[in-house]
Amino acid sequence: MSILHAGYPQSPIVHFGRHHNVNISQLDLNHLGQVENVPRQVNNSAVGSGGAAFHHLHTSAAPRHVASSEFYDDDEATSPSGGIEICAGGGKMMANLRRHRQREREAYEDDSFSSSDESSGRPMPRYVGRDTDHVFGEFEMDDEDVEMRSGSGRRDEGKCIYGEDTDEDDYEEEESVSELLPLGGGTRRVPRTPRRKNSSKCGFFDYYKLTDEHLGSGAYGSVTTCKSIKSGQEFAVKIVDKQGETHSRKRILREVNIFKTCKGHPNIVQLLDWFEDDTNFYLVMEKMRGGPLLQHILQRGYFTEEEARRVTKDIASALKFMHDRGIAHRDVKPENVLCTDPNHVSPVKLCDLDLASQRRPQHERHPLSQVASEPDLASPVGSAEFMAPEVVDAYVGDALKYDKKCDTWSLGVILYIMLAGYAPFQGQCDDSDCGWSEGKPCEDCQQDLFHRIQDGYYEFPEEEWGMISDEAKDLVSKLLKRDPIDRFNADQILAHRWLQQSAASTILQTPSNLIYRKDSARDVQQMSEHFNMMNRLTDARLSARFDKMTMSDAASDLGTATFHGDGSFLSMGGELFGTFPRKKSVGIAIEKSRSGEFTPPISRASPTTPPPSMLDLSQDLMDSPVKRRSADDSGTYSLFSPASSNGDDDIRSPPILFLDMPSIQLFGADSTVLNSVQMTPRHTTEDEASLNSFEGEQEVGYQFKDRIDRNLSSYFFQNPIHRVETQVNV
Ligand SMILES: Nc1ncnc2c1ncn2[C@@H]1O[C@H](COP(=O)(O)OP(=O)(O)OP(=O)(O)O)[C@@H](O)[C@H]1O
Repeated sequence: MSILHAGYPQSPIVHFGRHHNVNISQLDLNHLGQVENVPRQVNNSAVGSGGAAFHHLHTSAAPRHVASSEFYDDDEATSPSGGIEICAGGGKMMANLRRHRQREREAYEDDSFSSSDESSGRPMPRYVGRDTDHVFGEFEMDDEDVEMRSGSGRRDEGKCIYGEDTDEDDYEEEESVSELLPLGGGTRRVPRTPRRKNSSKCGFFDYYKLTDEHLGSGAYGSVTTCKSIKSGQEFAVKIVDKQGETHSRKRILREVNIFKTCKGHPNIVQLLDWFEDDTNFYLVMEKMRGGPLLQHILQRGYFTEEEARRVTKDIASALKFMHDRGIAHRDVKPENVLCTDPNHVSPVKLCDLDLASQRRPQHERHPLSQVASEPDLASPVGSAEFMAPEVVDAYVGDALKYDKKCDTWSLGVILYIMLAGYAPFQGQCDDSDCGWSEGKPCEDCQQDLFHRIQDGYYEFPEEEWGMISDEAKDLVSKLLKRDPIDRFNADQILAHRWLQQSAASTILQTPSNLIYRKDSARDVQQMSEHFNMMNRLTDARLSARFDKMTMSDAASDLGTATFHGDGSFLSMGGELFGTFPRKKSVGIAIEKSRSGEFTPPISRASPTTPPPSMLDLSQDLMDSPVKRRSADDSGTYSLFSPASSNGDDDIRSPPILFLDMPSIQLFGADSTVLNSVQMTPRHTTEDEASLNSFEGEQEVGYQFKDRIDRNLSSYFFQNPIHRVETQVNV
C-alpha cells in the first residue's frame, strides 16, 4: 500500500470524517495533500458503495495516512467526530467500528440538541415524523454524477430519488455502509425508516400537492406552499428547474448536505424531504408562516427593541451553529431571515443555504487550491509586512474565518435596519432625476453606496437612535467594524450584554421608516450581493496560491502537462503554454498597488475584503489562446485554477476568471499596456447567477462569461501579448 500522508503522517490510522463520502479516486487525487505511489486500481473502489475500498485499505500492508476530518470532538483529538478509524490491524478496526456504533447509539439517545427555543420558551417543532436521512442518503459531493449512497433514497435511472424498493440484502448492505459513513449534523440520529417494498411511488407529487400560495423566489427557484397528501400538513417547497441556466445538481446537493449538517437547529430552516425528477429538484422544508423579516415588521407595523434583540439572538445562534461546523452562510440578508409565526416576529430562522460554504480540511482540497498554512516570509516578494491582516487571513490562513466575519457584518446591517428602519450605508448621487430611491438602477448611486461601505462610516441619527439603548448601539458598532479582525464573531455577539438580558420594550420607528425609505431593503440587498461576490473572489484568490505547490505537484495535477526540469514551464504535448508563477501574487499585487502602477480599483471592495491584489490568469488547458502561441510569446503568462468554495474543482476556463475581474491589463513585450479591459464595475443579477454557477458547476452560466471572453480572446490573437495581469477590486 502506498504511503499517504496529510496531517498526521505518524499515525497508522485512516480516518473518514462523518460526512466525507469520498471515493478512493477522490481521496487519492483530490482530497489528500500528497499521495505517493497509490496503486491505480485503488481508484476504482468507492468507499461509499460498499466495502471494497474499505477492504482494500484494511488489507493493504501499511496505510500510513490520516485523512483527518474538519470536525473533531474536543475530547477526541485524533478522531473525527462521528467518524471511523480504519486501522492497519483488523482487530483494532473492528473495535473502532464497535466504538463508533456505540457513539452513534449514544448520540441518538442524546436529544439535547432539539431544545426549546429560548426566545419563545416554547418547545420547537421537531418534525420527527419525517426522517430526512431516508431521502438524503449519503452524497458524494465531488462527483458530477452524484449517486445516492445509502438509506432508502436512491436514484433510479435519473428519475426518482425517493425510497425505491430494493431487496432486503441491499437494504442491509446500505445500512451498514451508512454506519461506516455516518451522517453529519446534530447529536442525535434518527433511526432509518425501512423502505417500502414494491412501491411505485417515488416522486414529489406522490407525496405532496402544490398549492397556489407563492412564498418567495430567488435566483434558483421559487418557493411555494405544498401539502402532504397523507397528513394535510403544509410545507414549503423550493422548486428548482433543471433546465434553468443556474441549475446545478452539485449545488443542490451541496445545499442539501448543508441542510443536513444544520439539522435540528431551532434557528435554521429545516429541510424535510428532497426529490428529483426529470425536470425539477424539490426541496421540501418546514413552512415559515411569518414570512421574511422586514416584510413581517412592515405588515405588523409595530416593533420593539426587545423584539430586535430576540431576532438578533436567533440569527447569532444560527450563525454560531453553522460557523462552529465550518460553514459560513454568506448570504445573510433580511430576505433570508424568516419568521416562524405570523403573529410574532421571533423566533426567526435562517434560510437559503445555497451559498453557504463548507470548508474541508486543507489536505482534502484540491492541491491547486491549497493555501499555505503560514506566510512564507522568506519569499523574495512575499512582503508579508505589507499585508493587511485580512489579506493574510484570506490568502494564507483561515478563509472560513473570513467568510464568517462577512456573516456577522451582515447581521450588523440587519440589526441596524431593525432598529432604525433604514440601512447604515446608502447611495446618493447629484442627479435629481435619478430613480435610485424608487428602485431604479443608478450607477453613480451604487458607486456611492459601495464607497460608503468601504469607508465604513455610518451614523446614529438622533431622531431614530436617541431612544435606542447604548447597549444596542454598542453591538451595532461591534458588528459594523470595517476591519474583520475587530469585528465580533458569533460567540462574542451572543456574549454581548445587550443579548444577555431583556432589552427595553421601546417602540421603534422601524415600520414607518421602512415604508418611507423604500430604498433601505434594496440597499441591503445590494450590499449583500456585493459581499457575496467579494466572497467568491476571495475563494478564487485562495485557489490562486500556486506558490506553495511544488512544480511537480502542479505538473502532475495538470494531467497531460509535463514538468520541465528548469522549473519554468509547463507544456502540453510539447507545446509551451505558460510559465509557472514563481512569485507570490499577493506580494506583487500589493507592491504594485503601492507604487501606483495600477489604476485604482473601480469599486473598492467591501470592508470585508482585502486590499487590491492581482490574480494569476486562468488558462484552459484544452482551448487556451495561450496554448496556441509560440514559445517566443511565452512571456509571463500565469496559470490559475479557480476553485469553488469547496476547493475541489478542476482547472477551469479563462472566462471564469475574466468574469471576476473588474479590469484586465494586457502588456506587450516592452511592458507597455496594450489594452486595459474594464469589466463591469458592478455586478448584476446576471453576474451573480454566473458567479454562482461557475462556483459549483461547469455546464451553466456561460452566456455572460462568453461575452467577456470573446472580447478578451480577440486581443490575445491580435496582439503580441507578453503579460496579462488582472486587478481585482479587493
Ligand atoms: N421554508 C420557507 N418558508 C417560507 N418561505 C420561504 C421558505 N424558504 C424560502 N422562502 C421564501 O422564498 C424566498 C426564496 O427562497 P431561497 O432564498 O431559498 O431561494 P433562492 O433561489 O436560493 O434565493 P437566492 O436568490 O436568495 O439564493 C426566500 O427569500 C423566502 O422569502
